[in-house]
Amino acid sequence: IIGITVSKADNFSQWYQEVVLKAEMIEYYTEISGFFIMRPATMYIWNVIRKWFTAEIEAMGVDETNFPMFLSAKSLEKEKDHVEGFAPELAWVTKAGDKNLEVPVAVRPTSEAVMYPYYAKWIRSHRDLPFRLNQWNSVVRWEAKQTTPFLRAREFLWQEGHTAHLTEKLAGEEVLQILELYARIYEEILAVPVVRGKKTENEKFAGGYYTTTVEGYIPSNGRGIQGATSHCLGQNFSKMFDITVEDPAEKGKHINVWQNSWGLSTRVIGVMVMIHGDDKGLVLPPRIAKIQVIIVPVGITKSVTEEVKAAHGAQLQDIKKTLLSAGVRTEEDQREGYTPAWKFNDWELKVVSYARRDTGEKGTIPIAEVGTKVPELLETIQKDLYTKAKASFDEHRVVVKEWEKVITALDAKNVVLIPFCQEPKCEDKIKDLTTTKHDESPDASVPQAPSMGMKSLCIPFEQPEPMAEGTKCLNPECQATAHSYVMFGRSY
Ligand SMILES: O=C1CCCN[C@@H]1CCCn1cnc2ccccc2c1=O
Repeated sequence: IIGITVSKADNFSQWYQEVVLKAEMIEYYTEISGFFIMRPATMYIWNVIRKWFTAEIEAMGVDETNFPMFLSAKSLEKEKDHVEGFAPELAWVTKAGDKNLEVPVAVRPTSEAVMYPYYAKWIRSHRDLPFRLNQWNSVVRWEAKQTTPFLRAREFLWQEGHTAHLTEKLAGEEVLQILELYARIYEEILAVPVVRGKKTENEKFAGGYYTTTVEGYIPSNGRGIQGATSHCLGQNFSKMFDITVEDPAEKGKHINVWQNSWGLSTRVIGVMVMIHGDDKGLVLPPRIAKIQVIIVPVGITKSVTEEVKAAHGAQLQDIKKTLLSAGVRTEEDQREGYTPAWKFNDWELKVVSYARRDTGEKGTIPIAEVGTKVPELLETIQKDLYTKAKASFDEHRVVVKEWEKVITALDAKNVVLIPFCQEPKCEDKIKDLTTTKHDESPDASVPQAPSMGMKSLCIPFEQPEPMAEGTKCLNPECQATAHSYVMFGRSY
């Protein structure tokens, strides 16, 4: 077994690729670029998330559905004004066998246009509201940009929830309820801290009314990353697709319903790998570790007598039984012909939270106490992983009130909180002003690598401090009034 050949700090992108390959999570689908095979180690994690989220939304009254994966140009036509931005990503089927299709069909990149003609048919009375459906599926977006396992793929697994409500207020409550579930998936299951907030006009879903988001942070390169989004669509889609109910307050009058749509994808797995992994390989929070404890018998040399060996084996089985009955997912590694050291190394690569896979710290636990001490240790590992990642995010999320300090802050792997006017044009300008082209390096003799500009990530619901009256937008070419701190950063 050769481990990871580069260090996370030295070559982050190669480190990441090796980890997901050597931990047997992903295989590149070399037949067609931009596609990845998700292997059992990945599907175990995705299924833990799916089980948890399904239980939570079922409790909210959301039902499961499954719509066809193709959509017609006709229904796409209905949402043409915001789809134009996405049009280059649409994959089309134009032939069946050797015959051209009369009307080409598109592979769903998301399912609004597939579902909403039927929402118009099914939702007639306010008694049908709130109307809530969710589906688990894969979607295709023919990305032009470089793809990366989990973070950016041409096909990915996700869930997409689509709901309808009588009022803006009821819709708004659900938007935040779902966003909090997304935050809990990150924080409680994946041990990944996220900032909750609202997208700016530039970054929101163009077809919607507003977008709320959970934003992550990748310490290795200081980039922000969108974690999952919960949109209020307003009445935009119910007007496009004529989804109305009779106004309960006024007979004969019809009102367009207020809709939400919300999605979380397998991207979450990539974020977790990037944050917790180390130079030995994958580090999994115990909540999503298929194997939480591996028992490796040691000290069995040739000189050991048969009866000692038998006693050893019996004791191992006792320990395993005790752990299993304490709810600890336990395996044993009795592979012949491999040394314990080899086995430790092998499992560290594939990750089991064995005797602190996260800190490397070794400890001993009296056999009589494994039933209580091991579950406690697993909880400690889960918390420590989160605490460590939270400290890193908090340390690298800095308030910047002087424009001249922005680039330095970004280069120090920070995301920044700046007073921002929230004008779309101003945001474009900020992105441009912070993109350093190679020829603008301060000292020409040292060619500065071009670096990407900063994008807005979200308007955090939790503001770092009150905004002093009359504070100006940080963009030196702007000077409009700023009412909130907005989180900006280089990002995925
Ligand atoms: O995020 C979500 C959550 C789940 C349901 N859909 C919303 C919004 C999807 C936005 N979007 C994203 N890529 C697209 C790509 C091609 C065509 C359309 C789209 C598109 O509408």
